[in-house]
Amino acid sequence: MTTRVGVVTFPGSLDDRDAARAVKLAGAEPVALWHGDKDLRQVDAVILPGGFSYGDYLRCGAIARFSPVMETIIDQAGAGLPVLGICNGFQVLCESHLLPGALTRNDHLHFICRDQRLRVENVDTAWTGDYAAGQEITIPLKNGEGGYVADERTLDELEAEGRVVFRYLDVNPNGSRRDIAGITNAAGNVVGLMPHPEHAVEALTGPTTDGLGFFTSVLKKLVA
Ligand SMILES: NC(=O)CC[C@H](N)C(=O)O
Repeated sequence: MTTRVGVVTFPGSLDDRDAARAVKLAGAEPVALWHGDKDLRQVDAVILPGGFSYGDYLRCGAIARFSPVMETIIDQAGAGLPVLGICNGFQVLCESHLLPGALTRNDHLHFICRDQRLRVENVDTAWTGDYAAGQEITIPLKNGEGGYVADERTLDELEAEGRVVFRYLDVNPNGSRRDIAGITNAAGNVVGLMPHPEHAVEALTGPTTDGLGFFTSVLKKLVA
């Protein structure tokens, strides 16, 4: 049976198509999920894609958090459903309290778009099993509100529990505390990051194929 990976579309989502394409390239079946539907159509995992859900009004992800589809996702994530939030999806996960902390305006106050080097620091999550511990990858980063913040106690807890999954290398592009690019929940099924793995899955378009591992990782995890 093929593994079904749902990709949510909110009004203002931008990268849902690329996420679905990455799922397909990895060998799974992408399933379109609509923000207004509570039904997850029996998917085995869910991706919250990048973009500008509900126009980024209030704060990025603050309205999406209350959408019908998120009600079910919040519920199912608690029961172990693998969920990946990319960029705006990471913002939605923090707003939903599935992940701690928040994403704030980049410290330089500009939108940033660059190929970003990262270190994969936790390979025990549902989405990173295909990477080597400490592996360095380069994938695109593009956002206006990518500064990861949390109180010191939460940051210490994340570090102590190995829940910092990705850290920025070379430069900190947005003022994120402790160079954090992505984190996981304690169970390892929910992962969020600002850079975009779904934009680095094909040699033809580049910049690398370093992002494909996210999508193959979850597939292996689900059939294991
Ligand atoms: N690429 C994206 O997902 C953009 C995320 C978000 N809306 C921001 O500008 O920060």
